[in-house]
Amino acid sequence: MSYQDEYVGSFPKDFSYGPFEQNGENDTASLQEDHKPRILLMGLRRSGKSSIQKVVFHKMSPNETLFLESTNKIVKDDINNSSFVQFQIWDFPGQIDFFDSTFDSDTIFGGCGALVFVIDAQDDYQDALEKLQLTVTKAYRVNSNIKFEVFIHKVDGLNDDYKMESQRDIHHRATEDLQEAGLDHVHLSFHLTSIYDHSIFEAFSKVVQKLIPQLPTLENLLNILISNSGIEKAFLFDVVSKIYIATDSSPVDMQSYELCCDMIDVVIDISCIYGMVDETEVTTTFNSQSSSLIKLNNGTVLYLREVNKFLALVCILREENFQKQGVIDYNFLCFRDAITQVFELRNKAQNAAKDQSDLDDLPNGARESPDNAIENLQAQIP
Ligand SMILES: Nc1nc2c(ncn2[C@@H]2O[C@H](COP(=O)(O)OP(=O)(O)OP(=O)(O)O)[C@@H](O)[C@H]2O)c(=O)[nH]1
Repeated sequence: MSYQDEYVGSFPKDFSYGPFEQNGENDTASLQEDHKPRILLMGLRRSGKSSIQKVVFHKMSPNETLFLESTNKIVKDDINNSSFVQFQIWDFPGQIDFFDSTFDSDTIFGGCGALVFVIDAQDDYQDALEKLQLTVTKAYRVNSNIKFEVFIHKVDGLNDDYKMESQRDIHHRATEDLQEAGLDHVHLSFHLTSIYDHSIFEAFSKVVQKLIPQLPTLENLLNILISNSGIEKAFLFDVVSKIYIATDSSPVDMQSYELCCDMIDVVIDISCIYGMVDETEVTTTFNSQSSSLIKLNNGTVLYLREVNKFLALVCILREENFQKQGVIDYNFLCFRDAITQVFELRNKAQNAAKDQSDLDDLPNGARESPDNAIENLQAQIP
């Protein structure tokens, strides 16, 4: 799996250890990366932005985030772990002033797919709401296609009543603020999140799904699969991050999602311990042979099948429906073929788009990369 942290820019100097400085990569690579959708993580200091990124995409345990240092520069993180889940996450320092003249909002917000604004629900959130309004206003003016996602975060410390009350209050005040700014048509999505349970993975799944243009096709394929196989619920998981990139159209209940996540953990753990070693001495932990079946004591079966190196299908079904496993397996193979075709089409379209934009770039040569814009911005962070 290739996860790559890129520490962008050159301030403060003793932190300049990004790949561009380290191995002299030029900006061509970064321009190619720019074709990927970008998710910006913003919010006040200590709201939990870096923790979210580390827990969801780098397998950091929630307790370890207690020792994370404050982010003092924009951290760019490439998420390349599957052909469908390809994007960049830019983690912004809480103290950054987006409205400073050196902040190149056109470049930063221009290529942005989603803006995740993190609000610490355990703290007084008045300042956070003000910053949210400013950020949304600024970003929307540059790029009206951005999906705005508000994470009401750290809700693990709140009881259920207070959780709901905070969500209502934040929703109400944020929408009112936007109306005052003349942006009542801008849609904000709200999610209650915590790194101490699965809510952060669920919320991020929803953010990522909005960036997958093939989502309706994937959902359709899953609907066809479950209706022909007696399956109750099916998730298409990105195995490493445990975010689901698609599910069938029946409602998702948190417990089912948690069960499926736990199953992935079990499969990965067992594979790591007992995984086969191939000729190259590389442990092939998750491969085309990977599958798993767990029978629960309530008559439910969890069934996992590998779709490709990065994706797994996890299904929940009644035990009596699993008696026709042959049908399920056959339908799964058809489903896997269809997914492969979607991948191929998508890759073709992406390559064509890249070739076109490479051609477009040639005459001007010096297209400003977002990294340059970030470097300008780093210089103003105290
Ligand atoms: N209780 C609780 N604490 C959390 C949660 N997420 C993050 N934290 C804690 O919040 C503190 C700040 O987290 P960071 O991830 O460093 O916050 P940040 O927004 O990146 O901060 P800056 O880099 O200063 O902008 C850490 O001590 C985390 O352990 C959560 O879901 N629940």
